[in-house]
Amino acid sequence: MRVDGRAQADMRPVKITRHYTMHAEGSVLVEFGNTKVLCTASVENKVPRFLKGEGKGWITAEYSLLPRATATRTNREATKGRQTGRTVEIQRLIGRALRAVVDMEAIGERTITLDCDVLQADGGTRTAAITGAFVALVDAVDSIYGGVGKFPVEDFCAAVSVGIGEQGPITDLCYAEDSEAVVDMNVVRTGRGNLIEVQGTGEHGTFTRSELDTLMDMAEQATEVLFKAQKGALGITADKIGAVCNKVVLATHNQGKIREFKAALSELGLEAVSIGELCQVNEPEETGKTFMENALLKARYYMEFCRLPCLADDSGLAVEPLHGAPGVYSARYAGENATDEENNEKLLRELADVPFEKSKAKYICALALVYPDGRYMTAKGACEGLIQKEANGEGGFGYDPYFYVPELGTTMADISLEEKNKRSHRALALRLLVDKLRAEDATHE
Ligand SMILES: O=c1nc[nH]c2c1ncn2[C@H]1C[C@H](O)[C@@H](COP(=O)(O)OP(=O)(O)OP(=O)(O)O)O1
Ligand SMILES: [Mg+2]
Repeated sequence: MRVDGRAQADMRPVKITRHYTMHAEGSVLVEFGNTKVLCTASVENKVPRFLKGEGKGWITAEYSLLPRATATRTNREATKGRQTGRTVEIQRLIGRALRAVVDMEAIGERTITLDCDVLQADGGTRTAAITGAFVALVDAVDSIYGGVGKFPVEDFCAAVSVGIGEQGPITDLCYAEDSEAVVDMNVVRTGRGNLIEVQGTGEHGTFTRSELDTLMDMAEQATEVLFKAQKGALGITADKIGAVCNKVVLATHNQGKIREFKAALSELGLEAVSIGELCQVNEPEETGKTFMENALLKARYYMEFCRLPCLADDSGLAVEPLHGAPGVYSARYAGENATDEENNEKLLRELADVPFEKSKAKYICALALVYPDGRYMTAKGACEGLIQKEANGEGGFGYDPYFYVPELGTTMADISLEEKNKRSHRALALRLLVDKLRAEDATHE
């Protein structure tokens, strides 16, 4: 019989409370029975000197006991002016454990610091700290994740103590058990079942190989319980661990745009699916006053439907002698549901008295990428030309047959898709957006 009545292989009740404090990017209170540890994860956009310019990030941890976390008061290390060997050893263990499951390149040149402060100690503070800090880390990483590409946390990580007490092998030792244990062992394990660290010590005696095997089996069983608790706490965020999101949904029904986006994105290693291929959904009303308002409106509208990252494009033609018309009304210049032909006819009519050299025009594109959690990223691109009186070329779409680009000596419709994707307003905006995506700086709403 154990002091708290548990069976030998039982964990104490495990509780993981996310978003425990408000300021840190990740904040978790983890409880293993009476052991309570506050774990916060903080993101900073810098790395230690030895990593500068390497394109990699860093994860580090600090550990501390609050004075009355213990039965008798423990002095603050800050007052003493230095950390004990125990503190240094524990915080290094926490850092090592978490670094093992994170792709350092994928977090970019950032440092994530895990602060593990023990509010109440009743044995197993380091294993509780690792288990809770992992959840805080996932939240911190999610706060900088661009939503597309590899999620930097590749696997789960949890830790448990096991040992040999007077009744034999036991799991998750409380302080009373820990102080009397013959053998004391801490095991850090990944969700896929690999080991990150095993620290086993015969404190008051020795142990056999078969006892070690039993302890490892018990640690495996207990960490499975911990992974379940972490998953429960993380909810749908847990699905991102170890996942790669290469899919972007194109939030448009315009086949010309879809063609251009698919070609451009595949060159960047991203797979684009148009909303029409995913589900049947009507177009939203484009009530925005600017291209960007409309792009955001469309991306959000379609994202609500498919709950995937959605990329929307709002674009159009701004003609100088027409004071910027048709602008945001480009698609419905000749009226609701106007065809490209009808719009082009109206454009030529409006420009009837304007000579070619004076018919300066600009293609404008606003892009918005919106994530299911509300974050978004935007970019704009523009491309200059002149409106010619005769159609030329079979490619492109919309106003392309009349949009003359001086550097090309012909229209946007008279060039290949690859060529258009090198210089168009859409291609320029997309390049900017992908640069931002690589730097992972989505705006929080
Ligand atoms: O590269 C282009 N080459 C030719 N014409 C273009 C281009 N880019 C935009 N345009 C014209 C077509 C359309 O008349 C309007 C876009 O209106 P816009 O509302 O953004 O697109 P849309 O209604 O066709 O599709 P959706 O809203 O589902 O993305 O500007
Ligand atoms: Mg539209």
